[in-house]
Amino acid sequence: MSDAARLKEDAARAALAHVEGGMRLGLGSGSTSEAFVRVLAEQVREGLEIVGVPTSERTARLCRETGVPLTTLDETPELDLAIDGTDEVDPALRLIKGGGGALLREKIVAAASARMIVIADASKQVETLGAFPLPIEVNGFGLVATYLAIERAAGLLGLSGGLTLRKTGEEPFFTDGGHLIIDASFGRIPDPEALSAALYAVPGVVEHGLFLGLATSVVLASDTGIRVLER
Ligand SMILES: O=C[C@H](O)[C@H](O)[C@H](O)COP(=O)(O)O
Repeated sequence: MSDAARLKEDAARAALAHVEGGMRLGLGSGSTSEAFVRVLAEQVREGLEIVGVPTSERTARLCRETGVPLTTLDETPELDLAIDGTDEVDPALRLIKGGGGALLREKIVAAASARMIVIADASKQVETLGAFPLPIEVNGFGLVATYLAIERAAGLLGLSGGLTLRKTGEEPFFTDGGHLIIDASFGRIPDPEALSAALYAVPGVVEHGLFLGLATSVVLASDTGIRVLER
């Protein structure tokens, strides 16, 4: 196992300590969340009874392969705990997520959960969000108008930078919801709340990767051990 994979598994195992029998779990997406699904599956095989709502088709597939019982958010609209990875986390536990394109379902699931534990290796910790390009999920209709509106909205906050349509090879990347992703390289985002509100005001924006006020704790794994940040 690579060092990076080992740290992801360390964080996943530390989060597992917060899972109790009978819990309704939100299951995140991305490589760290997949490490969590695998360690959760071990416990399920040992008799732990939980149900999970997956935040992507990929996580759903992994759960089916490893035997983690699934439900849907329609069947189980209130969850006890969401466990998910992140692309960045700042000292106020604000996040940038969506590097894998799962931000919309991840945010719906996090908002439906009483608590959200974020798992990551310590390299994801930053002083100010924004080195990681902010994923913005948009409707395909009127894409150029949406680009321009995002540029204008960000510009009013003094933010500028490249907006790039995410692609898989030569083709646009489509999310599980059938939308597109614009990755916005704004650089430092000093006021994530203001940017969030400005982006929500753009009609073509479906969701964005700023997760504000959702994470209740963050488990960070490094070579020196596990550190937990609480809100
Ligand atoms: O859309 C993807 C998710 O927000 C992931 O949780 C995030 O990109 C972190 O992924 P990873 O654990 O692979 O670094």
